[in-house]
Amino acid sequence: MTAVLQAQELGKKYGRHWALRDCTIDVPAGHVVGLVGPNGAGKTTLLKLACGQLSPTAGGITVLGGPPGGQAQLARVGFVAQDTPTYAGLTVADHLRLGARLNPGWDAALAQERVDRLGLDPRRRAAKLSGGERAQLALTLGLAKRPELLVLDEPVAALDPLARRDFLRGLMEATAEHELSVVLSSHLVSDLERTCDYLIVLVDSRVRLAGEVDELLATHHRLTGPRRDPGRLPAGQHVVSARHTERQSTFIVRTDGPILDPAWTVSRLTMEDLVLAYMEQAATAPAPAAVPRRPALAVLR
Ligand SMILES: Nc1ncnc2c1ncn2[C@@H]1O[C@H](COP(=O)(O)OP(=O)(O)OP(=O)(O)O)[C@@H](O)[C@H]1O
Repeated sequence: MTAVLQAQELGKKYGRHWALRDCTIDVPAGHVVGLVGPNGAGKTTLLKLACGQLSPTAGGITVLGGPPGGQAQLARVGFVAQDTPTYAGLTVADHLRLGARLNPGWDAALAQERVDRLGLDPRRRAAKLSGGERAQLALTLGLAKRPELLVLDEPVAALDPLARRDFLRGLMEATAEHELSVVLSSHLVSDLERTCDYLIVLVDSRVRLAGEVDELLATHHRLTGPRRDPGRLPAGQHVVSARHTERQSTFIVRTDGPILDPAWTVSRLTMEDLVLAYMEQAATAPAPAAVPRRPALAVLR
C-alpha cells in the first residue's frame, strides 16, 4: 500500500535550533494517525513540512508518494491549521463558495449536508461563530475538498468536551464514509485513544515511537514483581521505563515474545500509559540518534 507519509532523516532548523530532527517514519495509507507530544516537541513543524508550508533543512519527505506542496499535491491534501483558521469577515456561505472556487474536487453536496446537519447559519460571519462552530466549519472545508489525506493540527484544543466529542465524531463518520487518511495532532491522549489506529510520539524534536496502535499495545507490557535490576531481564525485553520501591519493581517493556517468568504480574497498557512511558523516557534519557524500532534504553529510577 502507498505510504501516505514517508520521512527519511527529516530535519527542520529555525536559526540554530532544531525543531525536528532525524525523523524517519513510514505511515501507510488508510489510517487515522495520532501525533502526540508536549508543547514545542515539533508537531506543527512536522505537519507544515508534510503540507509543503515549510522546507526541510535536512533529509526528505514525501506525501502520497510525491514531494509536498506542488499544485497537484495541494488538491490531494487538506490542512486544517492550529486554531482552525477561517476568514472572520466572511459568512459560512462565503466560505463554501470560496472552497468551491479554490478546490477542483470540491464536494458541494457534502459541504451543504454538513452545514445543515451542524445547524450552522449560512449568513453568519465566522467572527460570530463559537470556537466549536468555527472548528466544525474548518473541518467541513477540509472534508469537502475531498482530499486523500487530511492533516489536522490540534483542531480540538480550544473546544469544550462536548464540542470535542462532536468534532471527533464528525471526523470519524467522514473517515468511515470516504477513503481518507488522517493525521491529527493533539495533547489530549484520551481523544486520540478514541479516534486513532496509528500513533506517533514526538518529544523534544524527535520521534520516540511510531506504529499501529494494536501492534504497539500488543508488544508493550507492564511487569510488576519482586525488585529486580533491569539488566537481569531477558535480552528480548527492552525496558522503556522502570520504577522501584524497596521490594517491588514495575517495568514497561517492549517485546515480541511472551513473558514467561512467573515472578511477574503482567498487565496491558492503555495508549495513555504508552505515551507517558515514552515521554518519561525522553525526559530522563539522552535522545537516540535515530528512532530505534526496538528501544534499547533502560531508565532506572
Ligand atoms: N517560526 C519559528 N521560528 C523559530 N522557532 C520556531 C518557529 N516555529 C516553531 N519554532 C520552535 O520550534 C520548536 C517546535 O515547535 P512546534 O510548533 O513545531 O511544536 P509543537 O509540538 O507543535 O508545539 P505545540 O504543542 O505547543 O503547538 C519549538 O521550540 C518552537 O519554539
